[in-house]
Amino acid sequence: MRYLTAGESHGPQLTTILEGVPAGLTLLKEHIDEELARRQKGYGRGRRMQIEKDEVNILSGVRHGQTLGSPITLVVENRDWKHWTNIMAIEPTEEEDVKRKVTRPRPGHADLNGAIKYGHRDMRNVLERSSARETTVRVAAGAVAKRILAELGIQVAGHVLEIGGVRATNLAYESLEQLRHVTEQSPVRCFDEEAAVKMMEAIDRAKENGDSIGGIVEVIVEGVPAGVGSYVHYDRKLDAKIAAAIVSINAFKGVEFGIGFEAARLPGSKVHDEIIWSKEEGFRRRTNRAGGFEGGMTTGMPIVVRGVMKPIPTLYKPLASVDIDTKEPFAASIERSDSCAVPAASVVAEAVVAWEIATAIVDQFGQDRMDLIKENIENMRRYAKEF
Ligand SMILES: Cc1cc2nc3c(=O)[nH]c(=O)nc-3n(C[C@H](O)[C@H](O)[C@H](O)COP(=O)(O)O)c2cc1C
Ligand SMILES: C=C(O[C@@H]1CC(C(=O)O)=C[C@@H](OP(=O)(O)O)[C@H]1O)C(=O)O
Repeated sequence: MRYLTAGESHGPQLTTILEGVPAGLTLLKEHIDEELARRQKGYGRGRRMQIEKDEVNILSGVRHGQTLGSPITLVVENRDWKHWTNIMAIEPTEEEDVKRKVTRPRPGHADLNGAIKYGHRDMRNVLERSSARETTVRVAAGAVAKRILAELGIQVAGHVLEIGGVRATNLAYESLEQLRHVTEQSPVRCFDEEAAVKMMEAIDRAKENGDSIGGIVEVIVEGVPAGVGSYVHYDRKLDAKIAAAIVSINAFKGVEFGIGFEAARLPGSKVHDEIIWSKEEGFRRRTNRAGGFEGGMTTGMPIVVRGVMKPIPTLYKPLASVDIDTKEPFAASIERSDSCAVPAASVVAEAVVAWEIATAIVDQFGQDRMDLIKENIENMRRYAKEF
């Protein structure tokens, strides 16, 4: 499976085309809208989220609630477009519009590098596309991937581990279902209620100071059989694909699996997962420090992947920059921005991880029909257990 996205942050709509989604998958508008709504929530977001009410329009590839095997086109409208129609449509020649030309690059954004790369003197041409508004349709694509995984008995859950240095310590959830249930009620999508309160205080403080804060999100996937992905070639390693997908999310700067960077500080005896066997379950690991991957393939243990989000770059407290036309230094002032988007980004992280895993499974277990993929994955599970 593969997908493309298109659209600008303040243009009329965002579009994604999903190619290679198997036929015979039950897919309703509600499945996608539910995920879009989850991405819009979260303490610390700015005024834009009060304007948008993201909703999908399924334009191709689905009939009577079933996928056809043909490309699926999904569209989400930008409600804010109506406020930006002139700015987006008219060339900045008239006096009023010249004022709206963006010549002041914001530190931490794609503005300056994008302008140099594509030769744009109006950096609106860069920021419109580099904006995380694009993650809306990535979440829509992820919702389709989650439908595939759900039919194969695979669950995905994401949550917030850390915001502004406040770390969740109570992670004693009994199941992914419980983790999901509790985090859905939390304004910061955090399982640890005490930490969640402190996270919200940290967001309030950052906002009062005109600053922004980042954090860490975690995605867990259960039910993937051993042997998905491959060790035979670098571009077939599934952990590498997931790592790329996480770092591709706007503002994500790092990724780790299982104990992650902690592995650098520990001896091998405290890093590797010992292998055990029982007649009932077949091969298992005593621990899951590897986070579900060895040799670019799944181990059959839960996949545990974390991503680091930097603080939002647009600050009410201005940062120094230089105008690209006048070369004068200036201190950026802004009209609106999120102060923390880590909770929303945890939903995006779920989506991109779900997409990579669903793609690997569809590629490996038969590509065209859900019923055949289901049969093949069941056979693989049985085979692995009896191995
Ligand atoms: C869900 C989400 C919301 C975001 N909201 C904002 C925002 O309101 N203001 C902002 O300056 N950056 C925001 N960002 C981050 C920028 O899009 C990102 O930092 C920028 O495009 C530069 O890319 P890079 O940080 O990946 O290098 C958001 C990111 C995500 C994932
Ligand atoms: C629109 C979304 O996020 C936007 C991401 C974003 C950025 O620079 O990345 C900047 C803000 O947009 P605006 O400049 O219109 O206020 C966020 O609201 C969204 O998540 O749907």
